[in-house]
Amino acid sequence: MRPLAVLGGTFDPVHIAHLAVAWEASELLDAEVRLMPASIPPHRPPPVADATSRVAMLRAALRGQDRLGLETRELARGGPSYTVDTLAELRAEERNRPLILLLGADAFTGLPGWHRWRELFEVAHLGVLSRPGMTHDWPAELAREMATRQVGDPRRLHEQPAGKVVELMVTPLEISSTRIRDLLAAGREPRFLLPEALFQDAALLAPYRQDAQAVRAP
Ligand SMILES: Nc1ncnc2c1ncn2[C@@H]1O[C@H](COP(=O)(O)OP(=O)(O)OP(=O)(O)O)[C@@H](O)[C@H]1O
Ligand SMILES: O=C(O)c1ccc[n+]([C@@H]2O[C@H](COP(=O)([O-])O)[C@@H](O)[C@H]2O)c1
Repeated sequence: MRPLAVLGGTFDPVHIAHLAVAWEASELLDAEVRLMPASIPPHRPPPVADATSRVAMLRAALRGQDRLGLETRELARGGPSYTVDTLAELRAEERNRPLILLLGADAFTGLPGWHRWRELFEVAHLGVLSRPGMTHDWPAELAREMATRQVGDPRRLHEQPAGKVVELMVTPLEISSTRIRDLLAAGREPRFLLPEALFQDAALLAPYRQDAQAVRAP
């Protein structure tokens, strides 16, 4: 059965590297891929843009293509968006379909700090996206999991519902939401680093503009 893969993130805002790596992952894995914004992302300060704004940006960014979808289930849930809870929900719906959690190499390195992280392997496979600046020198706990779970061929993830890890070597794009937020706050116009649709509606990027931040400040 064709796998379902989700790329969880804060998407504050979504940028072209998110889209490009998700697209490449869908090709490499031959999987349906959905971008999945966290309502309250664990382990980081609250996002600058609220969940409604981040979803509006994602909807605008995804318009005009049908390979990448949107998964909004974390927004409906209260409390921190723990990935293990989300994947358990998806697993209950998808039964034996292979599920794949996509995450950048930076996020993967931090996995041992996640809520009930070992249970993730029971409900999904992991697809680790290469990211510039990240060595693939995993912490010992992860290296131990990799020793038994890692496969080289992404298509091996079609063979069972969960439990494998694959590294996906995607085109290196040194773009981050942090950098984009800094540029916008400095009054810059980061065209071509963001999907063009985000510039077509001034309201979408307003949360990041310096004047908007000044208005919000106490
Ligand atoms: N340039 C990139 N290359 C590969 N993976 C990426 C890239 N940017 C983000 N990701 C991955 O996409 C997921 C969601 O990322 P997130 O929304 O945190 O974006 P970010 O650019 O890392 O944001 P921030 O700078 O705010 O931390 C994470 O798993 C992250 O590792
Ligand atoms: O479940 C957890 O404990 C957990 C801890 C940190 C991050 N996550 C998820 O990892 C994804 C990427 O997070 P971030 O902070 O890099 O945008 C996003 O879907 C988060 O909900 C999940």
